[in-house]
Amino acid sequence: MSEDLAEWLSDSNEALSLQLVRDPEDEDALHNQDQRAVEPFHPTFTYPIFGEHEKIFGYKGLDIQLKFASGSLRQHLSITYDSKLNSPATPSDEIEGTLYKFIPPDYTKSDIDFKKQVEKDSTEFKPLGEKVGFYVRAAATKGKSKGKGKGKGKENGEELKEGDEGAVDFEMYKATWNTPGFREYHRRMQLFILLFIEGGSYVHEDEDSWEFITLYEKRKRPESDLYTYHFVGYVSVYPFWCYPDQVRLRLSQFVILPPYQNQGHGSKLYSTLFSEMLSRPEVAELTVEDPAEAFEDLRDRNDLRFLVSQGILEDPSFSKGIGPSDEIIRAERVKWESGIRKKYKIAQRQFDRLLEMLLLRELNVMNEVETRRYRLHVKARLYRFNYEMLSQMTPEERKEALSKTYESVIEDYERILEMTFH
Ligand SMILES: CC(=O)SCCNC(=O)CCNC(=O)[C@H](O)C(C)(C)COP(=O)(O)OP(=O)(O)OC[C@H]1O[C@@H](n2cnc3c(N)ncnc32)[C@H](O)[C@@H]1OP(=O)(O)O
Repeated sequence: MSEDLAEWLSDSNEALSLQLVRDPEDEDALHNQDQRAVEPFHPTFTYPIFGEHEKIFGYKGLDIQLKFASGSLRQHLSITYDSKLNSPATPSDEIEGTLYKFIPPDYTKSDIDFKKQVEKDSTEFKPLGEKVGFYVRAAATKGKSKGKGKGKGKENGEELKEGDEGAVDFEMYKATWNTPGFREYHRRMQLFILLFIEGGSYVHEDEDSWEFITLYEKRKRPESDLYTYHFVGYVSVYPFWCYPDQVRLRLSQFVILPPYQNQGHGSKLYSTLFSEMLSRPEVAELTVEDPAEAFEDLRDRNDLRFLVSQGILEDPSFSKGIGPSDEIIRAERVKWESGIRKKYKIAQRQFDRLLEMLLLRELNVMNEVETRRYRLHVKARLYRFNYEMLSQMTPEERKEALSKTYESVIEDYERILEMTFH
């Protein structure tokens, strides 16, 4: 492309901005770090919409604003620019027509209509489905802004209780296609999957069994009895048949919107999903489809804390039979692991990794025998897991490959343990 034409290219991730909008009365009640909830943010990915280069051609000063009423997620679209290239030889990209294929057609371009929608949200919008969990955080207060993490607030069970003055409740709701109105609602929220999950795609609405848990901030309007709900994120799972008469729940999509990230909401949503599935006798285990790295970390942290909270470290069988052992001890180990894994419904590979991390945490590195046993235990699993690739190598190559993999696995375990139990 010539230099002149390059001037007409915009980065679609920067050109597109998103915003969750709530009624001005509710917005005024937000202070300091809580204000992030209403500030504009950019998508991480736009390639599914604007193409793999994430560029839009034909505009200068392009600004695409897609606003969402923060509860109902009804949308307002505005496209502005300083100048548009008008040349039949090099036509400008169609923007609204392109976006149209990915959002429901009921969006508005009228500021007045959108304002009315936002007002209506305050009094009328309630999350769809059945409430499956909640937690409470302290609202940010007026005055100097506090740094990251300081607004963490108090968890449920400490000082703040649901509905307390100065508390913000976060609530989770479970829905399926059978939940009245949810299909339409999902069509408005699914855009976030394309914009924030690499390789994310829309689910097929004709697949009946999808289950969703949505997460909302619930705020009390100051000096009023009104509670308003604001979308934070959601998770989708799909049950697959699992022999002979159970289901394997596969977590497919998981998103917390950027204004709410790094505040522990992802962990709360995941642990609610986890306890919900533990309580369902028909669920055999929870698996995860193609997890992104940040999500893998979140899952590891939560699963590790869960196992520790269940007293696994105090279990006398926890470190028995690690490394080469005689057949009886080995069989006992396998039986113990299998029992615990099934009880907590954790997928096999994930469970193996979690146990290895906890064993590493408890390992006395000064004890050479113990350390060697641990190394052989991990390497044996890595060998099984990478069997196809390793079996084609010479014994020396295999030994080296296994050693390298082991080193990087241990490094990763140490990183995860550090952020989980620091
Ligand atoms: C199967 C799949 O769908 S994979 C795709 C996963 N989804 C995506 O990648 C979409 C985009 N990203 C996201 O939606 C989110 O960033 C997620 C889901 C990956 C993580 O959700 P979050 O709500 O940000 O996670 P959470 O806040 O629980 O933990 C993240 C960090 O916040 C920190 N944190 C946790 N609680 C708090 C708190 N109260 N205050 C401050 N920080 C906190 C954690 O220590 C963690 O830090 P670190 O991992 O940087 O060490």
